Amino acid sequence: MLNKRTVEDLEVEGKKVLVRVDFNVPMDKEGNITDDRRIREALPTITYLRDKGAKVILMSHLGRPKGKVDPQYSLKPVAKRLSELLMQQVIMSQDVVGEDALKKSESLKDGDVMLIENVRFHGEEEKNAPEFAKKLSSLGELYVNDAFGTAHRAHASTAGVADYLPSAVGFLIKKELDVMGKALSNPERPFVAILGGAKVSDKIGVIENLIDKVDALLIGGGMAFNFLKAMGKETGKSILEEDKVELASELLKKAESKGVKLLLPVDIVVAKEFKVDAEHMTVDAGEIPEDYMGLDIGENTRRIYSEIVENAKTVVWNGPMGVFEMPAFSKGTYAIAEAMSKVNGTTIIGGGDSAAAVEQLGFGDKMTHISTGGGASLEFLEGKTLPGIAVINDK
Ligand SMILES: Nc1ncnc2c1ncn2[C@@H]1O[C@H](COP(=O)(O)OP(=O)(O)OP(=O)(O)O)[C@@H](O)[C@H]1O
Ligand SMILES: O=C(O)[C@H](O)COP(=O)(O)O
Repeated sequence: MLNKRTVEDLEVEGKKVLVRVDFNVPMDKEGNITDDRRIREALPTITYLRDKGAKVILMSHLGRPKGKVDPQYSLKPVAKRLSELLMQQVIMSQDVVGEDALKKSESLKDGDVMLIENVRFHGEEEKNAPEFAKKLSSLGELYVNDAFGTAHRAHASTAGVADYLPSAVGFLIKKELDVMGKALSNPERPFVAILGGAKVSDKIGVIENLIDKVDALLIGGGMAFNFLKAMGKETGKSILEEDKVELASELLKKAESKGVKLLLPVDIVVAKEFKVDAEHMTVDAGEIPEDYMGLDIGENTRRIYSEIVENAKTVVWNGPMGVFEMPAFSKGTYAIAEAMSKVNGTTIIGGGDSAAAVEQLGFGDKMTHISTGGGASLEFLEGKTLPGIAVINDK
């Protein structure tokens, strides 16, 4: 159980509450928000504080503007979307800790909601500079962190401010930790993890941490080729991190010694080129021709993986099974999403590309939990302490 104070432990009425949210949402070139899930997921904390009569001051980053003011990364479109969702005008300040932010925060009325500009317009944010954290903290009287997506960063707005204000976590962080924490520490079994995506190096920590906990680990995506190579199979032109093959071999041995089923694809959809309309065929996993690359798991693998997933009680998934952005190579990812939608138990999507894939394929509302964290959920699944949560006052 989470041993941190939550918003409900704070006396917020009439107080200026500084809330770190993760409004780092995808936008198109015209500045239209293409997926507002992170904004919607922050609403429970915002509306709770507003309805309790707090003066809500929100802060977030957007993109990576490298410590400079850059209009392309302004949070203005977010303020607009948030106003629509709250059905209330969100007050937006032109700066972060400047005169405008200070003046507007001072004149807030109970129940008002304000958003300051992108905290990453200041280089001190990512450096977690104490002076900057102090200035940010001076905007509020209490600090709430609800930015799960950025909880793995020790920045001024995610960690530094907690040195100056009484603190608590918001409902989103609480939900993320409750659901994922329970799955890891006390899962209903069978507990199955599915890992895919491009690079095995990103997921080594996750595999190592999960190997001790799961009943089966299903590997797909680009990272599968490291394991196939480690078993002495030919992988043709498939993506491969040569320096990680040895490690893949060690992980295979570890799984075997622990009696954990670590499954690899038995067949692969291969193509000569990395292209939407590339000609493709399915081959046995050990028989990828020299001039072909593997871009998805094959039909037999889809069947085997789906059956294991459907019979599980807890499933955690991170990383697509193939190049799901191209329809010809999205069947593996689709099969996993579909199998998960049939699970009679807990299904968790660990953010990032897999979350996007599940939404895109239309299975979003069939999952128990889709994390709002990409990097953050990976670090959580690795068993790491997230700095943005560690700094919050204990209960
Ligand atoms: N066989 C493959 N060959 C090349 N690329 C692949 C293959 N399988 C999957 N991918 C690519 O992997 C990418 C996703 O990998 P990544 O490791 O970033 O996943 P993720 O962990 O879900 O995302 P994030 O890092 O955002 O959390 C996708 O763009 C997909 O096209
Ligand atoms: O999208 C994310 O993963 C978070 O908002 C963190 O962003 P960052 O990787 O730029 O720190």
